[in-house]
Amino acid sequence: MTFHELSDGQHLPEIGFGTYKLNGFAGTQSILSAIDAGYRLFDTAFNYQNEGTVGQAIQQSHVNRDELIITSKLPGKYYSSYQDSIDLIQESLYRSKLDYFDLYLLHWPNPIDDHYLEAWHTLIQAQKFGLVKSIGVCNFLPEHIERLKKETDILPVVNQVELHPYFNQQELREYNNTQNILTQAWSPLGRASALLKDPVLVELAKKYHKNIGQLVLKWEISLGVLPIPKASSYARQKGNLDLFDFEISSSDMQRINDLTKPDGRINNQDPAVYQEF
Ligand SMILES: NC(=O)C1=CN([C@@H]2O[C@H](COP(=O)(O)OP(=O)(O)OC[C@H]3O[C@@H](n4cnc5c(N)ncnc54)[C@H](OP(=O)(O)O)[C@@H]3O)[C@@H](O)[C@H]2O)C=CC1
Ligand SMILES: O=C(O)C(=O)[C@@H](O)[C@H](O)C(=O)CO
Repeated sequence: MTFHELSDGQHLPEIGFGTYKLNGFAGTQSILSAIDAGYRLFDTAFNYQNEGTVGQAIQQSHVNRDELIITSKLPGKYYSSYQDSIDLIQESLYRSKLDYFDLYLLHWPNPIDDHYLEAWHTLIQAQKFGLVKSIGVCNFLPEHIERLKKETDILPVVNQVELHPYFNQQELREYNNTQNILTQAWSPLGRASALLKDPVLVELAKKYHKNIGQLVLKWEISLGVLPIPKASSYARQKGNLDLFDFEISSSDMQRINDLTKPDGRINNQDPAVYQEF
């Protein structure tokens, strides 16, 4: 596996593991088995109510803390208060029994509420305090990132966005690339929706002797994007890492790109108007 070098010098693996909906004892077992399967980057959030579940798996695992990349996210309801946000990051670290997060993200821009700029200032401070190593955003549109740049001169190193064949984010990826921002793909498997039965993907998966999940994850990696698929069982976790013995031809990459559609989002969460706290 190769690594992405972020603009701040930190390295991230080509693929990570999503933990949304992995909670409690069963969640810890799934995350432990994902570590055994070979994942080293784990994506959680305060709002998933599972930072403790992730931390418990890290405690029980045989892998050293410094070999793992742990991402968490600040929820919108804290953005307007510097002290509440810093306290929340410390609370999240206590819950996960960690001294620092490797990557810490603003979860949604919430542009109507319009407090993401204050929250970005807070993340800059949290990084200076050593609570978090790298700072980034999720679901930010270019206009939101341009504002961070203008007001703070500090750019996010990562923009984590919805991205799968039905919503390929071509323009946003191109913008992120111009700013040296790594694009991470959330719901990279379309959250196991109809996407995984798409006839073009069925045909191409057969052609490459892979399953559809593997084909789609390889397409994302080949775009230069870092996908963070979630899977509960060891068999699926392992399968979703079995991506490095084939290449998708450029014409087949294009066929997958062409599946994108304007209304392709799984839950119609358009960051220009959608808000989540
Ligand atoms: N920043 C943000 O705003 C957001 C971030 N995220 C992050 O992104 C992560 C991934 O996204 P998520 O929404 O979970 O969706 P995914 O696209 O990762 O899909 C997960 C679903 O796919 C199933 N699955 C996994 N592998 C396969 C496979 N090979 N074949 C068929 N089905 C498969 C899983 O089933 P099973 O579990 O039963 O194996 C689960 O139902 C989240 O867990 C979270 O960490 C997600 C949404 C928003
Ligand atoms: O899972 C996340 O990180 C989210 O931000 C949620 O919005 C998630 O996408 C969701 O589906 C909530 O209904």
